[in-house]
Amino acid sequence: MMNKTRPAVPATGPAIQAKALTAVRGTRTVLRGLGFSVPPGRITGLLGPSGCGKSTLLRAIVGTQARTTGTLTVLGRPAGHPALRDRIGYVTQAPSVYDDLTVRQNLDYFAAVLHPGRAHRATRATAVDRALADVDLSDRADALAGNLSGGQRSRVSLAVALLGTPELLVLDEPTVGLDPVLRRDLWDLFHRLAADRGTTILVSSHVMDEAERCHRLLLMRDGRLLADDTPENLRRDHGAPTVEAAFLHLVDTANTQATAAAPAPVQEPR
Ligand SMILES: Nc1ncnc2c1ncn2[C@@H]1O[C@H](COP(=O)(O)OP(=O)(O)OP(=O)(O)O)[C@@H](O)[C@H]1O
Repeated sequence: MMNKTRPAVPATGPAIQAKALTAVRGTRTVLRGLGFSVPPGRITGLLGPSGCGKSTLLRAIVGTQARTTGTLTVLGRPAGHPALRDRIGYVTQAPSVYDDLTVRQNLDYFAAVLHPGRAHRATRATAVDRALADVDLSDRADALAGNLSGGQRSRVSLAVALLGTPELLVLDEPTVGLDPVLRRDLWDLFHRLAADRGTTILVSSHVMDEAERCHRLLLMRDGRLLADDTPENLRRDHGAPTVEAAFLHLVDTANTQATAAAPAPVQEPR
């Protein structure tokens, strides 16, 4: 059973709200005027093909993306505000763990950054044990991180993000490379975090079957939002058996509209 922590975000306000959000990387406009809101205490999936801008949007939300314009409010503050640092857990695609430390030493190190000083020794030990149990790595606590499988290493990264009991957990493709059993276990953990701790979870994926496990979905393509809805509504509105089929229907509709809106080709005189 998890420790119950009351969500710090009022249940009424959105955990994340974006208006006309745009981001430029290099010479490319990668996010194009996004507007959406993410409800607190729920799992929102950010889905779309590789390169559509998912990681860029997550980076904007955690405040590490330069050259953004528009409005982006996270837990009631502008994205990137220093007060948000210990309220958000962020797991990037590449696991950030020290290979020459054991799993527990990795967690002890990051716990010491979060809660420094002797006075917090007991808090750190409790947080580390709980994070290890959360990601089901208690029995590998003394293994060197460098000797773990890819899936185990990404679970250590997730455990690091859970150390501070974040109100918002931002996860960039956390299930890539995991076998079906581990994927299912991880999704069970996300649901327990949302239900028991009130954690808001924003999780990106390009695997459409994971969309069915989310409470809400943001479907992206080419830096734009194609949909912001529940899986049930998407399936119903598009008469589709799966979210994947609904997504494909949305893509086809967007393509048809783009073709119809394009100017007719000029006829060259013969
Ligand atoms: N540093 C950069 N400079 C210029 N363009 C970049 C840079 N990083 C990413 N891009 C471009 O921005 C676009 C969006 O990238 P992003 O990583 O956000 O996509 P993604 O949906 O997360 O993809 P994936 O699922 O493959 O991780 C891509 O077209 C990518 O080529």
